[in-house]
Amino acid sequence: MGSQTETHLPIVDLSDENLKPGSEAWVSACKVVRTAMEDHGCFIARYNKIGEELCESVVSAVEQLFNLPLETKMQETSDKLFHNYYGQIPFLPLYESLGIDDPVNIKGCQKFTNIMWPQGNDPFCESVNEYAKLLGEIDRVTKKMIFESYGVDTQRFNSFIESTNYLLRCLKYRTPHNDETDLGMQPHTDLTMQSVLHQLNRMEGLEVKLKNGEWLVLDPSPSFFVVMAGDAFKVWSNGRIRPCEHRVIMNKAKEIRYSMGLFTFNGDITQMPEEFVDDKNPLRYKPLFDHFEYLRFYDKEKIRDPDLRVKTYAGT
Ligand SMILES: O=C(O)CCC(=O)C(=O)O
Ligand SMILES: [Fe+2]
Repeated sequence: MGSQTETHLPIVDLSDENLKPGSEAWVSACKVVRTAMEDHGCFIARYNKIGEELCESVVSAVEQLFNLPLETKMQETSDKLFHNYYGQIPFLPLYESLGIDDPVNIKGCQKFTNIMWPQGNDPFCESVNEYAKLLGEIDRVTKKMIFESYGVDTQRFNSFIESTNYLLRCLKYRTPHNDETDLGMQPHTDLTMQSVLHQLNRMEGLEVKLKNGEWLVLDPSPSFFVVMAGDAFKVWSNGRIRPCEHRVIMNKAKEIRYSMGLFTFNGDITQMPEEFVDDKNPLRYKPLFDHFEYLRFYDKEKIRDPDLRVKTYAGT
């Protein structure tokens, strides 16, 4: 549990049978997770419930998706930020992505599938839904660890999870041509509460910025899931949790890279737990945080610097 790899990011083994809430292994994993989220804003979750077969069917599902005509992919429209088709961006020519709203619910997957394939595509719908539900489990277990490590009670955890909105982003990066940038995605922090990222077809490219400022290339092993804090976790924790800065570089890639990200947003107005505020830690943010309003604020103001963005929107 919590072994240090040469990468200096802890790996927490969620498949460990001893990892039951309340057990010794659980309590020590909670500490590892909290420290990693405060130091680097991320850690690796090892998780073996997403097997080879499911991974392969999701790879073939997203291949089919990205092979659809551009006009079809562009039909995905939503008034929520990040829920649309992205691609053909002049400074990010390698990158394309589509988002599935509420993918943990079969209805969310059906709605998306019907836009892309009006004649239907059950294999796509079913494999993506199964995959998203398992990513959702990683999200919930790791959040439970974080909440517990700060002493936030189960009832508040449960109501927090109930109001969580999930978005599954499917991402594709093609290989750069000779004269092109190798930047797949520019350095950023996510505007989420938490993001769970998976390098789906084992192509590396995702890099995170560690506490010491070094960029670390993450191992694309199929059982490794990167659990990352987004901006909202910083606000929720009164600044203790550090949102993770990350980017995608495609320089060694000889193949198309597919990755998946389960993004979470808070559907209700989030109230910061009072545990975070005391004499030594005065209130840094307004105690009520409207996550979707924060997304709209970003869309309007386009503040790229994460510290400034959070401070401008939520600072006291
Ligand atoms: O492709 C990846 O691994 C990262 C994607 C990402 O950072 C994002 O969609 O915000
Ligand atoms: Fe990201």
